[in-house]
Amino acid sequence: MPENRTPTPAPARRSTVRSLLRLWPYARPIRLRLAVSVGAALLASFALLLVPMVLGRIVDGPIADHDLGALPPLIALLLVLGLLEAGLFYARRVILARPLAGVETAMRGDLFARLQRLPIAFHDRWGSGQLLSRATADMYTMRLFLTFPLVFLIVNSLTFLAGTALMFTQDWRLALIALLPAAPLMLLTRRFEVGYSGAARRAQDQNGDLATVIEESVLGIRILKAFGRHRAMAERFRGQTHALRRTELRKAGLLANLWAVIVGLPELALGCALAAGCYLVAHDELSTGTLVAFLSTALALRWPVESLGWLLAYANEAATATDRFFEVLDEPLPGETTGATGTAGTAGTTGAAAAAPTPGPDAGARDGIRLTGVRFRYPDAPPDGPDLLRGIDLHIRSGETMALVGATGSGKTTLTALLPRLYEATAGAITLDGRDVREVSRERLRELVSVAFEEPTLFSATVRENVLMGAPGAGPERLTAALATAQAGFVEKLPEGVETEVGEQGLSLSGGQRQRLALARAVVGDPEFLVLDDPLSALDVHTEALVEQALRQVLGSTTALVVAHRPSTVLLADRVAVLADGRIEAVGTHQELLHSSARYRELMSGEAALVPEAALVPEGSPTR
Ligand SMILES: Nc1ncnc2c1ncn2[C@@H]1O[C@H](COP(=O)(O)OP(=O)(O)OP(=O)(O)O)[C@@H](O)[C@H]1O
Repeated sequence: MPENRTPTPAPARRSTVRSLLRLWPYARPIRLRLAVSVGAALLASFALLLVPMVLGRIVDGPIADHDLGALPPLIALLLVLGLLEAGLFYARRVILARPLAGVETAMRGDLFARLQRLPIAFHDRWGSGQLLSRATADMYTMRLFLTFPLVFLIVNSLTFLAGTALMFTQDWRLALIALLPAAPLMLLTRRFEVGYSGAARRAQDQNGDLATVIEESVLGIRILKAFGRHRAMAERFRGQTHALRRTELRKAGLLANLWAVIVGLPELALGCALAAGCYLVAHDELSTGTLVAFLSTALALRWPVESLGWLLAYANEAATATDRFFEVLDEPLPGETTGATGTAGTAGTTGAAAAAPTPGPDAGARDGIRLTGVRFRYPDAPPDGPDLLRGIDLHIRSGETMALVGATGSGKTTLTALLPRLYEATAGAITLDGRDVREVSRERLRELVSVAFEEPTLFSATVRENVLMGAPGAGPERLTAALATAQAGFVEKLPEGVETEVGEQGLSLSGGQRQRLALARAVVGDPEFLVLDDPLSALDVHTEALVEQALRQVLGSTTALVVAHRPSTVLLADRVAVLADGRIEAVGTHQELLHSSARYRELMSGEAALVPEAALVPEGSPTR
């Protein structure tokens, strides 16, 4: 089970603002509503700032003059201001709620589309939980930021500036005292930002790792139970949750420290301003009403200042979520790389080998599959090791079925994955009927080459949808024919026939049933080239014989490469290629290789007990 395969980026010092600005293309379509929402919130805040001025009027007017008749209009004004504030805040929420849901949908759509188009090599590197958390939790964080913190970062900053200006108009000496904590607070928030952004990044990555563990545990629950490994898994889970807990506590600690200062220092300054204000009133240098108005204004500014802590914290988390989102979106697609040969950076590949391919001498309409000097290494392979495939030369004639045999780990599956370009060859050329696979569009390539893997993957959809994935436009007759070819008669006995939902990953079916559906999917499109990776491995002897019989028909009309682990599969093929040490060591018929290749004999002998001797080794063979 891979542990945190995702390449965690160095927690480099990054600019929160620059990260958040990358959200602009998504926020652009709703910029007008955002502006109206900011405007509404600003008006509401300013309405709140007018309250202290009215209070000052009340104190210096009706109260000082004992003129209660002048009181009702001022109280009515206070009421109107309060209602205005509440109404504007409500409007702000309504204006933004729906379009922001649209922004989130657009972002999630882009992420999903990118994930579908990114090469397998990318998915090999990234833990599924990391991608899952980016598509869910990070998305939510970014939407929430646009809904609330973004608006209030703007509104609260402007309110603070307006309130400060107001305090200066009321009494500049008291305003200076109240502003004393500004400089140390600015320094502190800068330090907080640096510490918090590192912790936020760590927490979000740890969340992703945790999602991977949960996903693996749920999908692998049968194995965990069968091997009694649930405790070990629970232990691993606990370790990761504790790590996440420590990070969250660190975040909470940082925020608590900031908050203590953000709340404490202004309170202290306000206390000093109050004392100074009382002194000034006592010496008739300030009216009581102005002091009340000043203090009310200062108190009204408490929220914009105190909210700074969590607004900054949230902005940081949103910036981290944005970084994580764009890490996936910035991954180059195969067409965007420096060329088909450039992705893996192969040591030992030559420019000549990687250059435009030269089709074989008999290249043309019916050349079959031709691999010339094909090399491959996985991007994460140790740099000092040799390439996995080190110059594969193989020609599968048109209409021929070639079995591919080799020791476990020799690279058979990898080689088959190069044909439909699930991985890019790091050098050399692969041609289909004379055309280089790199020159064929991916859509066309997927139509030409059909694949059935050893591990049959099905989706939570109906049998029909799963099979027709191999040929989306095919009609019911092709579906029936493909199911018949794959000997998938069991489908008729399912509760709703081909319309039966197969459950997540097809786990409601047996291994053999899944494999037959995967086979049906591979042949339903009547592909010109078929790649089968040990497609019979999970079948019982009886079903295997039936599928083999049907496959012979299919193989008769296509050009096929079939990875074979046992003699019964090898016997489906016209010729056999032996893969060893990264090269094709020998090619010939089963009989020829039994005579000429010691390695082939060795490979086949491991399974010899499973098939009749006569089927393997002819009379008079030296191996008898
Ligand atoms: N995604 C990957 N990243 C890095 N290395 C990989 C990856 N997939 C496979 N390998 C390595 O490449 C080698 C060849 O693997 P491959 O699956 O092609 O072998 P195989 O011949 O099909 O084996 P088997 O007969 O057991 O199915 C192995 O050493 C494997 O560990």
